[in-house]
Amino acid sequence: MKPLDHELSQERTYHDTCRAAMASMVEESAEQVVIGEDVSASGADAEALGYTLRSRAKALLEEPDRPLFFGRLSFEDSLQAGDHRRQTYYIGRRRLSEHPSTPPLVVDWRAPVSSTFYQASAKDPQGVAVRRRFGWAAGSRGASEDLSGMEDEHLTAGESGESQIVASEIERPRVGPMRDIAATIQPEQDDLVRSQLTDSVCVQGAPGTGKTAVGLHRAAYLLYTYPQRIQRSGLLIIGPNRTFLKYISEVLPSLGEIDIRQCMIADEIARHPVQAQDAEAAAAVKHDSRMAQVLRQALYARVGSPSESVAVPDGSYRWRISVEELEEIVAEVREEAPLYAVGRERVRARAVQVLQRQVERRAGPPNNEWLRKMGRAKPISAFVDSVWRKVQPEEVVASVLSDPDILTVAADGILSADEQKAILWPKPPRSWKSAKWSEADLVLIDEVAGLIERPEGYGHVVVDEAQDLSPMQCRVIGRRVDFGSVTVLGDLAQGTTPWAARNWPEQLVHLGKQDAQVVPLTMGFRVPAKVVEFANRLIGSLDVDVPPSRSLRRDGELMIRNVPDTVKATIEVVRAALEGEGSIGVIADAPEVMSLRDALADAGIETSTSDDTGSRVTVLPAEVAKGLEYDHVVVVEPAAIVEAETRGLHRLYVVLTRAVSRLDVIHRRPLPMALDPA
Ligand SMILES: Nc1ncnc2c1ncn2[C@@H]1O[C@H](COP(=O)(O)OP(=O)(O)OP(=O)(O)O)[C@@H](O)[C@H]1O
Repeated sequence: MKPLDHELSQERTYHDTCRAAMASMVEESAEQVVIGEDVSASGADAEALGYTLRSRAKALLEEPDRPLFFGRLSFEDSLQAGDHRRQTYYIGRRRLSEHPSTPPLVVDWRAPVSSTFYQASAKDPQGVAVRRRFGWAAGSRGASEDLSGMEDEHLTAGESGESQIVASEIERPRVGPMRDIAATIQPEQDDLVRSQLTDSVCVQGAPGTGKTAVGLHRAAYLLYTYPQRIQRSGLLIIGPNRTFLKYISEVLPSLGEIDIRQCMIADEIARHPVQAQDAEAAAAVKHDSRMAQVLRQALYARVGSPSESVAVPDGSYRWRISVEELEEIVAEVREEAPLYAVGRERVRARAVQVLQRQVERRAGPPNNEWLRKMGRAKPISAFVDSVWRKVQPEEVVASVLSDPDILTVAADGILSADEQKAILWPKPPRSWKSAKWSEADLVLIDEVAGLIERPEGYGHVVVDEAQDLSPMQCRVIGRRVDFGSVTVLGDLAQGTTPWAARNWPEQLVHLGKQDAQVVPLTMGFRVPAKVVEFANRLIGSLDVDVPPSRSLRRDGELMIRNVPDTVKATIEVVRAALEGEGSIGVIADAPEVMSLRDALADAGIETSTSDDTGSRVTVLPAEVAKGLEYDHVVVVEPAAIVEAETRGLHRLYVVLTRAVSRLDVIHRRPLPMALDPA
């Protein structure tokens, strides 16, 4: 046996040991669920313990079969001391040990020591004598014989090279949903993944630089590193649409995290079904940050002024509060600008304080029972209801959208007459209870709800495609993470909504996180260099300031075909692509999608839609391509994609950058001018 074969065989044996440890961990965790339910002191304990144990058992059981480690670190001391075992760490997706009290067989990639695996280099070896990467057969389910290769870098000896294992992982053809990148996280990505829980960060990343991957790994890292704090306060991941959420849904479970809420912003504020659609002009105003001021004015316009004094019977006596005193109370509380619901209770408490001062002068300090009784007294409640009425957020929004008088007062000096006209309902409902709400209206309702009471918050929120959020949507997130931190992920060049951000500092202000650091990612892992160069021709026309990106991928092909019949050409290209490996995404302007699907079906080619991902070929409209990737992308008629919307060039930029190894552009009409190399 050659020395390397011998070592490979040793590593396979080690993997067998790990596999056995994993099997007994699964078995034990199932047993613990049963025991845990028996031994708890109370029902609540049993509930809490049972939940923890069941979650762990579930996570272990649901863990896909796959290699149990991908790397190994040997620290310098260990080699000198010949004590190989103590100072050598295998790195994998989860910690494995034969017994909770013995040193781990495999260390979790999120453990502090694992950072060295990602960060050490010949320049800064961080004490690492040898960094070993393991190569596994593609799609391995973790059989030890699938361990097919190893690469060692002798870092303290100054040896560090390009890793073939990393390169082939990056260049591997894509099929199916997104996968985790735990084995190949790059140093600049690792910095972001491991930043402190209290740090808010904003990642401006060119297409395919791993923003989404970084955000998901950061979520997993935070859960591992701050389990109690995160479990108490919650972690939320916000994505742009269902297709995207489905696409990323397997990454966290593959990292052992199954209990993280992943949703769209609309899900967080879904107090009512969306039953109306706004005209473009109305949506633009409703999503503008000035609406926050309008709504605040409208809500506080409901605070009334006292018209008569209050008399509170107390046995045979009557306490009295004068109109002036009541006016002062309301004015004071208004000035303090608390949450509306807090304000209401504060007004009540201040009125009781006035009574308290009176009783103190007459009969000495009252007891708590007396104070409570006064707080509940009918005349006091009637006064509170008259000046600081309980209100539903829907009622306030409906009044602003239906009543020109209310809107004029609330929007005075904030919205122009045309803007006010744009948002007024042409046919107001008879009552706010029967209103049909649009998507933007739900954002407005959430704004008012947030002015009334603080919504339940999260300790950390990861927001993907954040460039597309409107200022008002940013505020939805901001008020939920008032005391927490955010990971904001986006690319200004990919902003396609009418309100997309043009710079990050402003977007961060709307999110309430103006102190977040903006970090650029410019090394692309998806899009091959040739395709990046082609797509980058558009950057100059996108009116955003973003740093230029590079591609790690030297492979890849770009083909531009000017054809008389785009449908026919698409069938030919797809047929040829099916000869190779990987997923194929045919992307076109929405109205073309059905006919392309039919034509491909007539040609005997099975296709999926973006929602069901059953076959290798997916035909999808340009507007859902964001965040997704296909091994081979076929873009049909770019001119139509550009013309379809105001930010059509941004959309085309998104579409062109979905390709992992090959991009075919098929056009009959001239290509958009901006793609001209000149
Ligand atoms: N360190 C890495 N190792 C291997 N693959 C990586 C790495 N970083 C990113 N990738 C891969 O590159 C691709 C692009 O990553 P991701 O989707 O996170 O990028 P993105 O910046 O969100 O892209 P876009 O803005 O275009 O949606 C994915 O397939 C991802 O798995």
